Amino acid sequence: TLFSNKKKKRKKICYIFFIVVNEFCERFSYYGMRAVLVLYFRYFLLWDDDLATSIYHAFVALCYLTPILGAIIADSWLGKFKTIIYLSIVYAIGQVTMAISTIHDITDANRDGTPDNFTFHIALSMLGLILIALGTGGIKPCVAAFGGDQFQEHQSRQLNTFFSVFYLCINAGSLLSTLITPLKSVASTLMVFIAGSGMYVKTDPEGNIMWSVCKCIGFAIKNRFRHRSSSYPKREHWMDWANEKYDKLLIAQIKMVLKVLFLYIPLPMFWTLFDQKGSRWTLQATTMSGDFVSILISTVNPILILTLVPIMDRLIFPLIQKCGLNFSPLKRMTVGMLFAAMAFVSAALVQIEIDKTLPNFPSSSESQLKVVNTYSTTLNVTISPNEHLLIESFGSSADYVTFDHQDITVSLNTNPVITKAFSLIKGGRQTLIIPSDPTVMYLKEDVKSKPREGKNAIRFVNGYTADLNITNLDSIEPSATTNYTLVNQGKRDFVLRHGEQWCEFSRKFGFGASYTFLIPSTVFSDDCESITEVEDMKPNSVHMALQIPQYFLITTGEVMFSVTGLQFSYSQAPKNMKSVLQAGWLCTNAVGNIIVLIVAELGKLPKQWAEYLLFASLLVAVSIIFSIMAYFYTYIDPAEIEAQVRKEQGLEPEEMEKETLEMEEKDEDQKNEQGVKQTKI
Ligand SMILES: N[C@@H](CC(=O)O)C(=O)NCC(=O)O
Repeated sequence: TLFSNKKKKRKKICYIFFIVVNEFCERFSYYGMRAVLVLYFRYFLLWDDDLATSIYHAFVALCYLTPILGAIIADSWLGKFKTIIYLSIVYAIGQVTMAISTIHDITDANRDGTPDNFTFHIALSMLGLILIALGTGGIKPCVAAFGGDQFQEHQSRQLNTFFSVFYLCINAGSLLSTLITPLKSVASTLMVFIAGSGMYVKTDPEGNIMWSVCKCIGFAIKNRFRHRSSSYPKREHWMDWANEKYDKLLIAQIKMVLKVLFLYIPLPMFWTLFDQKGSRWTLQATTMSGDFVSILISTVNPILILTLVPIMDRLIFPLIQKCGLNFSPLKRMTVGMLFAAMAFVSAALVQIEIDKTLPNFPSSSESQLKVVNTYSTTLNVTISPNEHLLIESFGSSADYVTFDHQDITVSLNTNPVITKAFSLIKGGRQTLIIPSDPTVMYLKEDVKSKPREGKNAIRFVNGYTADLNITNLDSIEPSATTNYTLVNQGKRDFVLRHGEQWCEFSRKFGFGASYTFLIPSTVFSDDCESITEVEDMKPNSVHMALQIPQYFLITTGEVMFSVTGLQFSYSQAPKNMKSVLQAGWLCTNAVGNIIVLIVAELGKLPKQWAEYLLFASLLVAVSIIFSIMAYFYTYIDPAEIEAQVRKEQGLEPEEMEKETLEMEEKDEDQKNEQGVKQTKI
């Protein structure tokens, strides 16, 4: 017996291995593709930020809505195993379609590096994304539930460990996803999963369960309405009004599912906050300094998950239990929500620090102007009606001057006085460039937001008497100003050239600054030493390490909320509705993403920190409601309830046991048979 138990245990570990490795590969593919999706929209399809972000969130929402479809297919028709196989094929086709959509040569007839037919690429990529959403979402509730199915009812501790390991694999996949191409991993997902085929415990689909559930609920409502008069005796539960027509077991199962689904109503709010780490928090990082931007953004969450899940499972939760506290799943989820709210308070505090260092950008009705003087002497600049600036040669006004009107007149104290009228851009920032010939002074538009991804925006004003060539820039005419170029943080070298003459100019950059470099006529004679710099926007000064507490808090919240929610959804579902409840759980994520979309569309509060605090307060309010709902929830053992109903229906426990034994034997035979077949092959 001991030997056979050990053998069984080893076999189980083997099945679980295939399932978790499958999840690892799938998440690897999903996150690998998701990481570059916004960049693809922005730089290949040339969509603006808003459209790219909206389509991205819509795609994520779709990925979490399709689980319902997957669950229906699995529970009513194909069973979980086949659903995973078939939808993985759809998934792979989606990735291939998506990959093809990124080959610009397909429509780039003139080979200029830009696709000629954007509609074709957009249509193909949208088709690819829909197939991917169908694949990834469709298999998601099945894989988790399929993993859970490998355990027996008395193995609840092992089941919890399985879900923790499952979550670890999700995050290991997400962490490594940037290293290997997603396409390979979809293929390997399928191969790994099929490799374990002969060993799994496969539960058969039980007919069109969703349809039966809907019909049963519909009948209960109709029947209740028909018997609304007080002369009819009340029933314990409104679903009991289906007793006349439907099986008691089905009604009991629906009651269990509805009870959990009702509890899910407040949960999307958690995901609304959680999913903003990929949008608002990423934007926040671009206004901060530190040289681990991309690493921090894309890997801090999975790294923390990989560390926190074992710590929580092995240390914190057992410790709490030892202290005699009942830290039930629903309590954990409530605490998880509070952690997410604290993360947003932390984000608000960081934002307040950042705001102190941000430039004072113009409002939509204001205009801002700075003056740069490349004339040979100091100038007295008067901007009507009453702005007087004294600007040195190859210098600039100290900061931007803000106007609440657009039409201005500029006078220079040259001899004779030069006066010129300008119309400023509403809501814009501009620089008035005074060249060596001040009569041709002109306006140049400036950046009015922090350069993206911590880069620096730089431009040059040519005060030299002839055309100049500067590394990586087009040639600049005398007195002209280049457009902004984005440069990364760190030391950068530029070579300035005119015919045979050249000099090298080096500059060390921080994060998120903007500069105008003024090139004087003496540039070659003093070896680029005389180039002066005007700081249009200060570099970011709040360090990105300050974001770590908010990532830590949200990830702690995720471990408590998400891992527990996954386990809870499995354990509280009747056997034939495990995937359906997993799909319901995943839907809370979809609704959360839709809320982010709506909030983004409705626009933000004027202050970002206030928006963070608003979200934190909303989540605290929601977690209070959830804790009250959780207080009234009684944990159930679905198998026990089902057994009780069966017993009430006259099916004796011995018969049931016999039935179970027979089923187990059948399963074992089936597996042996497959094993023999495989050996023969
Ligand atoms: N922590 C996330 C992964 C990530 O954002 O990198 C996670 O575990 N999500 C759950 C999922 O199923 O992907």
